[in-house]
Amino acid sequence: MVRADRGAVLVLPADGLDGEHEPRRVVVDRDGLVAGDDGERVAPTVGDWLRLDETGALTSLAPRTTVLVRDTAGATSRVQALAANIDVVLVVEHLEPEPDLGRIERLLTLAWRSGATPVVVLTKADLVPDPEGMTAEVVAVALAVDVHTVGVPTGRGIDALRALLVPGATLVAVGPSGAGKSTLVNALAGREVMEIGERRADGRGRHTTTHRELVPLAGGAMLIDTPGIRGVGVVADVDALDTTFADVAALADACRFADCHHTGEPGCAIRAALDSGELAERRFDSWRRLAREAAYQARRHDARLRAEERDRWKKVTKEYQRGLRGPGRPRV
Ligand SMILES: Nc1nc2c(ncn2[C@@H]2O[C@H](COP(=O)(O)OP(=O)(O)OP(=O)(O)O)[C@@H](O)[C@H]2O)c(=O)[nH]1
Ligand SMILES: [Zn+2]
Repeated sequence: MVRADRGAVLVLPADGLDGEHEPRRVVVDRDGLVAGDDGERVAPTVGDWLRLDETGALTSLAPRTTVLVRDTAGATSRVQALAANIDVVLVVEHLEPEPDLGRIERLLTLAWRSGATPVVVLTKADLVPDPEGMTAEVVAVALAVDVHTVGVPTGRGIDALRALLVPGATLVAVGPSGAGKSTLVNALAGREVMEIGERRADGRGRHTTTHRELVPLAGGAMLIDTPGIRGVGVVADVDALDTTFADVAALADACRFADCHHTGEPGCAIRAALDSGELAERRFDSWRRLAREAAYQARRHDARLRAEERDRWKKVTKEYQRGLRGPGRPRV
């Protein structure tokens, strides 16, 4: 699937991902959902493989190898799939204005959670005097992740990134509005595939990308551009957090008490690391905030499961009582 399109999806055939084919419009059921192999109906997203019957009608959704999800705002614990079957998540952040390390950590957690490999791309290197120094700061918080520094006008770093575009690979770009995602997609595509935000006087881009779209690139790779994610609801699961913050997780493991809250308990390895400067307060706060969100989401998810369970029992009980009464049998 290439893109959603009001009650329908735009799709390309598996052998037509060379950028030469026009996507075809396929209508989706009114609820916008498609049955997966496990019988559950889900909303198809960009990057999904959809099966069609011989008449070209939509029949089912193939299992996803990876899926990038965001938390939707609101009381329910529904998550929204932003992209499916991706291999690499490009976490795009600008060097001008200064990169936001907390946002990079948040998006890395989102990326690890997807099952794909995160790669950080720092843009607008041509606009700052010391891109190397700034890159080093980001490398220090992006553990085990490749960090690329690019400047599109000068072409800096583009070839190194292009090495990720192996045939069959699907990449998705995430990052704040104006980070330069569309510009990057165009530079990698070697042609104008996405509209670029006009530059405003304050140096920030205008919000332009309004939809997610799969763009076939030359050489057989594909790229998904996402609209600027403002305060993206990260679905922070514990494993993804432990990967993004492997340093903090290792320290927490070394605390004397397994349930240490790191708020002054004796033998707290995190406190010791904060005091010695080995762990930055900023990084600790960033981890704690995401860990709280993860715990909150887990509780909300449990609450939803319980509510669904309750509804199921209500239904079963009602059917059972109706069965007892029998159809149209007079009550005695
Ligand atoms: N100097 C410089 N400007 C850049 C670079 N990359 C992007 N820009 C500019 O930054 C602005 C925003 O770029 P976009 O590519 O539209 O940003 P985006 O991340 O796609 O933004 P949304 O579509 O709103 O999510 C545009 O004016 C670009 O020309 C770069 O490497 N160097
Ligand atoms: Zn502790």
